[in-house]
Amino acid sequence: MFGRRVSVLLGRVASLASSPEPIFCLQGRQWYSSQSNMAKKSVCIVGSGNWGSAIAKIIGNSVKNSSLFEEKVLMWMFEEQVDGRNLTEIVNTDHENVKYLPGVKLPTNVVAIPDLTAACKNADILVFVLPHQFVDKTCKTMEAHMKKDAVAISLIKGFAITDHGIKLISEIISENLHKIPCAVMMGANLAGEVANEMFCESTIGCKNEEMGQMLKTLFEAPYFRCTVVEDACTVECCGALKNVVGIGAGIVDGMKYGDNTKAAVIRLGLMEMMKFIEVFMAGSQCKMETFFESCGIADLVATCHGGRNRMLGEAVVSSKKTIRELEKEILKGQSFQGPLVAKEIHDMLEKRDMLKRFPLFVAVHKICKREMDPSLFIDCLRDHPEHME
Ligand SMILES: NC(=O)c1ccc[n+]([C@@H]2O[C@H](COP(=O)([O-])OP(=O)(O)OC[C@H]3O[C@@H](n4cnc5c(N)ncnc54)[C@H](O)[C@@H]3O)[C@@H](O)[C@H]2O)c1
Ligand SMILES: O=P(O)(O)OC[C@H](O)CO
Repeated sequence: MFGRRVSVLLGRVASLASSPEPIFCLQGRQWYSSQSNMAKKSVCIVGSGNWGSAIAKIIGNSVKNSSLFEEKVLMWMFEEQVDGRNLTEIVNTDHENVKYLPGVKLPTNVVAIPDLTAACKNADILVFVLPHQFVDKTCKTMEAHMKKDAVAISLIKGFAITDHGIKLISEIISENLHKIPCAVMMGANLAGEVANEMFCESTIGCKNEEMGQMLKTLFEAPYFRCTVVEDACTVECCGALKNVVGIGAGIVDGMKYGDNTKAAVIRLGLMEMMKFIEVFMAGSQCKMETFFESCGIADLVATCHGGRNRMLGEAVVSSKKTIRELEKEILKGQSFQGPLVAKEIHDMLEKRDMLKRFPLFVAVHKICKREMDPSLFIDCLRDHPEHME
């Protein structure tokens, strides 16, 4: 498997160096450790919400005393006022994102910056972590100001929508930004738990082995272990699609069904995820084993038990409010990604006359749109295609 090959490679490369840090040489780019007198690489985090702040804590600590990465990490923050103060000023003086990740101290080498072009200008590694609806505009602002030989990684769990249907966020980033390579990282990673250093795993999907290993070095912590796989497309699709299943799990909770029902929703959701990737990402050569990485079943389980999308599903049953109203009320500025992904999938399936093949995804969309009563959710699953095969 690719993951194992990468570990072997890392061992080999590391053993060539006199220091414990490996040497990286990305194709066409000069990426070495400082032992070979190359400049250290500078990291910019594009986004600063709940997950953005948790990952800033990991990266901020990981780059300290590194021979590969610059110690100062810039974090672009969509500026807003909290109690009459700019959020960037609060983060830079109190070292806490009081709005999106309260109660967690960020390393002092993470510097919040409200100007996106200044934030990305000198970055060699761009870490994208913001709600997916803002990606396009964000990239367009960055494009003329960034280094053309930077590399990117997307932590964003969503799809982009184009005239031709849905598209991967990593592709949008790459296409908008000088075709730079864009890896992904997805996994069972509820931000609050990660920020409190509770052990978990994540999956880096990267087509270039050395870039994947470089990113693993950047992201890993004793409580945050990463595996690297080549099948980046499946990793990314799992991250987007599990949000929809999470809402379904919440509807089951809201309807007071039991654990068997929730397990059935998780299984049927997984089957729809696998079918979706098989049908729509056929060219990507997705691998079954990727579903057994953290980005697959593990993230589905975490989201269906502790995620914000699950909370939304539960709230949709007990309240008549719109999704936007519930988002404001429950998340206070954070964002549910599931309803948007469900709409994107629904619209694409409708155009292709394939709604019947994905009854769970479709029902979640209709319930979020208030076109269907949540009490009908389970009825939509009784004659699931999985039961007909
Ligand atoms: N929160 C988690 O537990 C978690 C874990 C893993 C992955 N993710 C994924 O990470 C991505 C980002 O999620 P998050 O939790 O960091 O964000 P979030 O849900 O906390 O979203 C709020 C962020 O959006 C920003 N924002 C608001 N309006 C904006 C605009 N017009 N332009 C740009 N930014 C704007 C806010 O400033 C804030 O930083 C999502 O795709 C999510 O699915 C989240
Ligand atoms: O809180 P959710 O539902 O957005 O899920 C968060 C993470 O993606 C879980 O891995």
